[in-house]
Amino acid sequence: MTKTVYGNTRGLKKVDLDLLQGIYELAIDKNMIISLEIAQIMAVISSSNQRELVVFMDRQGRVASVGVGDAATVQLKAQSRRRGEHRLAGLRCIHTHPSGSGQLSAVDYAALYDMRLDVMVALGVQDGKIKEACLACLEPRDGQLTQNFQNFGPMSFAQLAAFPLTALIQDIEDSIKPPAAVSTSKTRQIEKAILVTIAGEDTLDELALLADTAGATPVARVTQHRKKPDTAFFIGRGKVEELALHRQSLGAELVIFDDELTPTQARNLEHAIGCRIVDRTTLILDIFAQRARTKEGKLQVELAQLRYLLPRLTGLGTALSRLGGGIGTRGPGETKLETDRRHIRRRIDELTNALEQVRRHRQQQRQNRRESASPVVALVGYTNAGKSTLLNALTQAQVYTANQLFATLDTTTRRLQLPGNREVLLTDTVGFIRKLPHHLVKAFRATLEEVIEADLLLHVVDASHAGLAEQIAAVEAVLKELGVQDKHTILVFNKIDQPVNHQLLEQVKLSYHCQFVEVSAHTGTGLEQLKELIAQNTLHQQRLLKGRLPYDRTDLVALLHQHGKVYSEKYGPEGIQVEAAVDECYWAALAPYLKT
Ligand SMILES: Nc1nc2c(ncn2[C@@H]2O[C@H](COP(=O)(O)OP(=O)(O)OP(=O)(O)O)[C@@H](O)[C@H]2O)c(=O)[nH]1
Ligand SMILES: [Mg+2]
Repeated sequence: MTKTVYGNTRGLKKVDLDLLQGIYELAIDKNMIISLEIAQIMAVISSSNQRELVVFMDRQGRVASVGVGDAATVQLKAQSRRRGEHRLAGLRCIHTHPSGSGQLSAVDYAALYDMRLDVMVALGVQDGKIKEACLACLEPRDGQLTQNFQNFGPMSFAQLAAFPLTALIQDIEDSIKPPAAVSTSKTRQIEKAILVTIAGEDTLDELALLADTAGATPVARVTQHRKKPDTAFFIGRGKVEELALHRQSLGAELVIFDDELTPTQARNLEHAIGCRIVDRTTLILDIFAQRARTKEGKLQVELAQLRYLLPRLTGLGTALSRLGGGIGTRGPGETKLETDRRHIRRRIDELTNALEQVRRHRQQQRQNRRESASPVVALVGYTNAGKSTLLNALTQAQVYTANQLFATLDTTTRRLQLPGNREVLLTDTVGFIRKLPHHLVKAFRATLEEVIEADLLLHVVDASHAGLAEQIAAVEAVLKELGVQDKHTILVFNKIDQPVNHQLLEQVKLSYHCQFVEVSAHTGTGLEQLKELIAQNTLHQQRLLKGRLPYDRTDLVALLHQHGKVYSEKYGPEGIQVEAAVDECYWAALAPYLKT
């Protein structure tokens, strides 16, 4: 049996750590909640260090784990739902509050429910002494374990020591009905979520879509207009209390914020609201994790998730969220995310190396393509704008498309025939979104290099979307982050078959100084015009050549006619004088006959 003292033990004296480790050896009477000896060790170390301490014990009176931090912060490998969510775990948690108060906090209740503990006990300690104790347990409703609790205390330690624990557990277990037979098909757990923003209410429409994509059902929306987020709680403190009550009454398991939260904000909120807090970045990363299919995609998502998670690990947030699974805890392909710091660091190194190899391989592929081939045109745009549908319509590719966010995570490239015997390579890639997590952009660099190295970008816009101007701006922001804001771009207004706000569309067109075209990937409207524009805009790849070709190289004349544009062609005594524009890839063959 391991004797690890879990949680953040930094700053504890060796003697204290030894004492804590020693707790593992102390057996107690199994009918007692905790022995005086263990409680005293906890009280002394907790109050002298002003840190919470936690001990988990099983029903035989054995110490299952000891940790620094509260119930949720401590690694709970042994404790997590080992007997399923419809039964009690057979473990109790006793922890200290160095504030002296034995009152249980929202986070204590959340841990009690999430881990289905037998009981949760808080010891209020001060000056090395136990001041009071409070105890809570789950109170089944209709035979099910729900977030309803029974409370006992505050009481003295003597009262706690005499508490009829076995009878209480028996009572609870007697009133739990065995769960109804569950259907064998694997149904995804739907979580009820409250959405929160400090910007306009309309930003929550998109957050609701994201939540839905990730497998949560939004049950309420909370808006608080603020210029700047509160440093401690992101929203105002009064609003936090309101939210905590609201959450309880709705029975929501999750609160989702439409912004990135700092580790401190996430921790404070979790404490105050007593449920899992997920921010926009975690949500998007979670969707990517569920969607990643290819090896490369999976590597990239995992890397982004771990980089985001690492600085947040000290927060109890992540620990709490790890207890029950759900959004923010999933890695690519149904696996759980690693939560051990050292392992994370090692895994980040492994992933970075693996991705560097992918990147080199792709670079080589691109190099090969360049040597033989045509200009590369990349489809970029907001998620769900219709990029993949457009690729399919233009090239008869069979890329997956769907009315959902982030349908595409991988790159697909197809040949596209253009008027005038020209050909380009058209690449579809991952869609962008407002506030696309920085870590994700960084991790997806290998995939997005297709965009970085493209000769022309087609920025696909959903013309029927009310927020089209914001969506264009968001895409531009990501392009800037990739350093390609100055790349030649055509705005492609797609879904023109849908009702469109023409006034808005005209305004948008006026504010961008680039070429644009209106199309419908569904009906085919405007696709010929789009191809024409692509042809014109990749023509700069062609160079105007002047030279004299010998009569035994009429094959080169034929090549110019077939692949380029011939401006003049004069047959003289010494050869054929030509002026033509032709793609880069043919220059080498023509070089010996060119005038410089
Ligand atoms: N009405 C209409 N719907 C379209 C058109 N083009 C695409 N759609 C629909 O828009 C939805 C999104 O299309 P996708 O091609 O998957 O969009 P995407 O830009 O590739 O999205 P991501 O891969 O998620 O970034 C699908 O339901 C398409 O059927 C169009 O021209 N008209
Ligand atoms: Mg797509």
